[in-house]
This record gives sequence, C-alpha cells and structure tokens, in this order.
Amino acid sequence: MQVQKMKTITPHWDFVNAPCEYASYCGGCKTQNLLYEAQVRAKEQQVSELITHVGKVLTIDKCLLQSEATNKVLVVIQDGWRDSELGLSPYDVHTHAGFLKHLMLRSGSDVKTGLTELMVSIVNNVNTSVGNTSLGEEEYILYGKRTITETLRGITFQISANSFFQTNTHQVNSSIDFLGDGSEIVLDLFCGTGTIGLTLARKVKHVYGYEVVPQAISDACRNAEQNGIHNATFVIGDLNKISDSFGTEFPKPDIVISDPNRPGMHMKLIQYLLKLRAKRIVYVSCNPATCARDLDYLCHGVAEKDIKGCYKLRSLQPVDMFPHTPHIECVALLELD
Ligand SMILES: C[S@@+](CC[C@H](N)C(=O)[O-])C[C@H]1O[C@@H](n2cnc3c(N)ncnc32)[C@H](O)[C@@H]1O
Repeated sequence: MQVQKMKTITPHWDFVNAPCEYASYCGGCKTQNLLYEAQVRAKEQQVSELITHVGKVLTIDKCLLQSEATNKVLVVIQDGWRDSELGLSPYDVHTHAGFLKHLMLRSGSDVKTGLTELMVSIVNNVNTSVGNTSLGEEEYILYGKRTITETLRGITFQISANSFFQTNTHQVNSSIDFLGDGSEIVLDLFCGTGTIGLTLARKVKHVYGYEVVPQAISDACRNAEQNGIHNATFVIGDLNKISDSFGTEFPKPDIVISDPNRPGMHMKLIQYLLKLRAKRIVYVSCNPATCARDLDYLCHGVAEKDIKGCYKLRSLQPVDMFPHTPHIECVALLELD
C-alpha cells in the first residue's frame, strides 16, 4: 500500500461507483491512482460523462486483471478508505493532500509447492513526490513478509514492495527466448530484480545489471544467490546520469538488454550505446512512443547533435502484457548495421 506522508488538510471526497475502465491506467493493476487517471482519461477523450467523475474517488468492484483473491483485498481496502474513523483520506493530485496514493496488488506462485502465493502484507511506502510515481523513497513493513515469491523460467524471485517486477508473469514467460553459444557478455540495463538477466544467466558467460532502486538491486543479488547463479553482477546506478567512465567496470558486452520505464532512455545512454557498438541490443518497452524515438536514434542517429546511428531494426514484437488496457509492451531486436 502506498501511503503519502500525512498532511493536515483533508479534502472532502465524493465516492462514486464506476466501471474499472473509466479509472484505470493500471498496467496490470500494479498501480492505481484512480482520481488522477480519471482526469487524464477525461481530458484525453473529452467525454463529459468522464469529466463528471473528476474530483471523485471511483469504486472498482472488480479488476479483470487480478485474481479472485486480490480482488477481495481490493474490496477490503476500498471499504477501509471510506471509513472516516481510520483517517485514510485519498491523495489529491491538485492539493497534494491526503494519505492513500497507490494500491499495489500482486499474487505470485511458490516454486516448491506450485501453489499461488498471496501475500497480504501492509507496507507503508513513503512517497514525498507530488508526481504520479507509484513507488516512494522509503518502505516500512507494518504487517507480514517483506517479499513475495514469483517463479519465472525455473528461477525463483523474491520481490520487495519497492522493486519493479513485470506485471504479467504469464506473458513474460512466453516472451523470453535466447539463442547463443554461451560465450556472451550481457549488459542488462534497468534490470530491476534481475528478471531478464537471471533468466539468461545460465546460457551466457556473464550478466551485468544496472538499476537505480537499491531494494531492487539487493533483491537481484539475493535472487542470484538463492538460484545458485554466480555469473551475474548487479550494481546500483542512475542510468540518466552516467559518467564518461561508465562501461570501464565490465568487459565489452555482446548483447545489451535495455528495459527502461515509460520515459525511455536518456540521451547520454543513447550516446553511450552508439559508442559501445554492441553486436545486438534488445530493447524492451512499455511505451511505444519513447520506444519509436529511441529506436530511431539508435538506427538513424541524432541530427541536431551530429550523432550517427549504427543499428538496424531486425524485428519488433508487440506483447499484450496489459490486457483490457490500451497499453502494449514491445520487444525490439537491433543489430549492428
Ligand atoms: C520496466 S522496469 C524493468 C525491470 C526489469 N528489467 C524487469 O524486467 O523486471 C524499469 C526499471 O528501470 C528502473 N529505473 C528507472 N529509472 C532508472 C534510472 N534512471 N536508472 C536506472 N534504473 C532506472 C526502475 O526502477 C525499474 O526497475
């Protein structure tokens, strides 16, 4: 549960019932900022019916992307924030007042028992940002376990609340494939808890992963150890702020995996990749707009900066990672031209 630091003013809220699709960006219901998304959708679509929902908190009876069990949790939480005695007022994106900002629901499976694991933990995630980012700077476990277990391609992942993990394990499972001779050095940019790198590690020589969230890096290191993987190195680093010496701490990669969040790659990183000239880049993106922009830079260069591109787009595969939403994941394979 994402909790905004308490502020003194509590706005008045109307609670209304509305079908899920009016409200949710959700991306697999990992995050829901109901009010904000209703506003965005209302603006985008200019639908008066939606505009009447602005300033209100929508009830979502059932999210089609969630399991029966997590939908029950959703109902309990929604009942809770209507209980004025609990003082859990919703966060207002305009006044920045309010307490509950995001609700993260995830169910995973346990590799040993094969059973679906439902972790009902209460995590106070303190988020001082006024933007729409779902994860804050600090997390405190108020109740329950610190991590949830998820299994992907025979690898068990422990994921803490602040770490990103792909929202649709089923689709990720069928999207990862690799053909190589085992000698490859892989650079896993935006590695999160090591999802992609660790599923490749047994087929390559070494994986080097970079990621900005410290909890995700400690999850990745623990996941490598618990799965007996010793050829993966994970490093905390902000890939928007790489220095000129970035890359000196690992051998030249044969393959770069880049899986940034929605804003895509920073120009510094693009420039680094164009200089690096790895044989292959696999670009994974949940935002087709920034994906197209970054692929264009890598293939055709950046004219205003007099930078030349050096890649050819070999394949582009959309994957329906976020069913029932307008969002789509894309996996692009680039090879040196
Ligand atoms: C779409 S997720 C991909 C994670 C991972 N590859 C996976 O498959 O689970 C993007 C990741 O990039 C990380 N990230 C965002 N901005 C970053 C930055 N400036 N530098 C490094 N990592 C960043 C996020 O914390 C998140 O874990």
